[in-house]
Amino acid sequence: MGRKKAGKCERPVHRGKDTRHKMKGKTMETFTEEMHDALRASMEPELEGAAVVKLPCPLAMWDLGHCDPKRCTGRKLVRKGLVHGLRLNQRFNGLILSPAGSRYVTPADREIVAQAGVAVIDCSWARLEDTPFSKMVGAHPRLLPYLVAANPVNYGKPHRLSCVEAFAATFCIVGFQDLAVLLLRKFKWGMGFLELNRIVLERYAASLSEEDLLAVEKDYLSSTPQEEELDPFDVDSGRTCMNLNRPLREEEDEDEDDDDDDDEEDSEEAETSEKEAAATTSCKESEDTISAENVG
Ligand SMILES: C[S@@+](CC[C@H](N)C(=O)[O-])C[C@H]1O[C@@H](n2cnc3c(N)ncnc32)[C@H](O)[C@@H]1O
Repeated sequence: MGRKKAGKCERPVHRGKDTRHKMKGKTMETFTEEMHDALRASMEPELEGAAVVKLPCPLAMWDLGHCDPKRCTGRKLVRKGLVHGLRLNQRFNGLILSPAGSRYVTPADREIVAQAGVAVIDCSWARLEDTPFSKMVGAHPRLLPYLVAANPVNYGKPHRLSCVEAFAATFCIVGFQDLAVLLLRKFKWGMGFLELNRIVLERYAASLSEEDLLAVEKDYLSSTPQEEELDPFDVDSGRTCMNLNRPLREEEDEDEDDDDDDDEEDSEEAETSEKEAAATTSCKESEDTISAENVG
């Protein structure tokens, strides 16, 4: 990933919390209201999965076809009608989350997200060299700062987020946490991502500039034991670890649902997600159980 020095942000930095701020399209008040409505609608048991929830900004994805469609988090969001597909060479005007980015998502990106949305590139981590990043065109490519994946394939790995985790992280950093929750609730393990990264996400969301955000990252990394130093039996570590004796069940695979995508299943996922978040986070990578090739 092209981690470069902090540069100047494209737009003037502001705290990003001023809901009175006027935007070109809709006001921040309208956006916030629509965001709350979307989360509420997505949590209505009778609506969940039945109708497409209207999001306040577009979410998009270039699909490189590298991943197993059943296990890919981006494809699942497309099936749910929450994300739309983009063609190669098709331009996207919002933030583009890209391993080839050089600038970082910061709270100053709030307006870009609110007006033009967020896109991801659904490709395999193992095939970044085959990925034609130049054909995913837009003015705002972005890297995410240090965050740890909670998805079952790359659990515990820094930076290797799935598409849904990347969307969610962006929404948290720019202050639209409801949208992060709305997307993550679609996955059993989803809320575990917020649990795992809560402290650092809050700090990123409070940063004043890209430089500040990178200082937060550096400080966090120097004060947090890294994976190899983690003792899963240290109850005071502040990290939750799953029972290492508990085998990963088949249905805990990357994508726990199938194409049925029915409501009941989704609300079950949502209900279980909080329990999962509290009780299951693994200090053990799960790649020995699930082939990483399938999910990238
Ligand atoms: C490489 S794909 C893998 C998708 C995975 N197969 C899934 O099921 O979601 C993940 C995408 O999420 C975004 N992403 C993940 N981690 C990122 C990071 N640290 N910085 C920028 N974008 C990131 C990028 O768009 C990246 O291409």
